[in-house]
Amino acid sequence: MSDLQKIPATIVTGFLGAGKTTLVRHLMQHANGRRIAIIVNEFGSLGIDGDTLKNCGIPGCEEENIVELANGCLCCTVADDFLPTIQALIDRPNPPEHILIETSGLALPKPLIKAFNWPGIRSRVTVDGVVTVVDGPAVAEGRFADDPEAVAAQRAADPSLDHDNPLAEVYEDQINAADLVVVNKADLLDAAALSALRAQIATQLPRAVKVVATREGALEPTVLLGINAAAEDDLAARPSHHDAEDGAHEHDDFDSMLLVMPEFASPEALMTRLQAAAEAHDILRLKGFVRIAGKKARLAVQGVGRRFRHSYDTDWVDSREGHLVVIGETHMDREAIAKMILG
Ligand SMILES: Nc1nc2c(ncn2[C@@H]2O[C@H](COP(=O)(O)OP(=O)(O)OP(=O)(O)O)[C@@H](O)[C@H]2O)c(=O)[nH]1
Repeated sequence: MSDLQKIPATIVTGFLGAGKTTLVRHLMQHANGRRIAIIVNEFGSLGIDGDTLKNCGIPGCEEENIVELANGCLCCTVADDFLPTIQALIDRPNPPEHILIETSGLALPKPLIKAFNWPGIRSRVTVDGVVTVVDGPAVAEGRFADDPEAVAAQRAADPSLDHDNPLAEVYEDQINAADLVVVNKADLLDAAALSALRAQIATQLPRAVKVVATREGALEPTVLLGINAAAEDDLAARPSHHDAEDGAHEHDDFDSMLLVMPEFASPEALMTRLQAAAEAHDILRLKGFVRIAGKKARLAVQGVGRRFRHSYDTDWVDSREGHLVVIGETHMDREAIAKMILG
């Protein structure tokens, strides 16, 4: 089968909360009837992203077009989860015209790109492009940078050490794999900061790759799809911190917990607690759905670092309880965070 007949797949990667789901949603909204299947993967056992997409009401986001892999990071479960999933998609009587894969924010893209070389997959699907979504203000604030003094001290003890900041390693692997970098949340940066950030990212990229800035992931499908990269043929150009271990790695720098949420009197009562917890603790990501007294609809809550958003979405089904997923580094104080949120 020639490349022209292979089904193109786009990998959307980027750190926790960068705006991957927002970008996928915008893309689906502008898909113009193109048959796109979505595979969505999350760190943490609750499928919030899949749920958000299935309930967004956009044509194409119906349940049968969205496959959730909510059990660990795609990069570590490629053989068990990803390969059978993509195989099933391409074996459908009416296979998708394009496949979108949204990785978890902690996933390293390279093992996933490699999977497209597996027999049975290689001849039928190709990686059209790796789109790396970057949280503009978070990078500009130095969230993914090392503390030079801490690195020097740790290197003295262990010369093989790369980074003192585990976020830096994931971020660099995601940038290194990119065929297109999307600097998202441009609304939170002024023109000078944005242009400095673009220059900084250009120096970090291992090869010439287009960098585009946007807000709310609002890019035309023509920018995101049809890159024609065949990334699976081009692995050497995408260096990873885990190349020496042949992709093997742990996610033990990060931790997640699931909180069963009581009903809150108002969104404000909830947000006050969440904001206080985020100020006091280094929470990387917080998301879920919470019950608000007197409301039929569930309150969708999204937190990235200290920034929060909330809005009502679909009605609760039966008497289901609210849940929040909290993701942080391994040393996060689970008990103290839970106490601040739950009271
Ligand atoms: N201010 C601002 N917020 C944004 C923008 N794009 C997305 N967000 C918000 O950022 C939060 C995270 O967005 P998501 O799209 O869920 O991010 P994600 O990368 O899918 O998150 P994970 O799957 O948890 O890694 C949400 O509250 C979004 O509404 C943007 O351009 N500007």
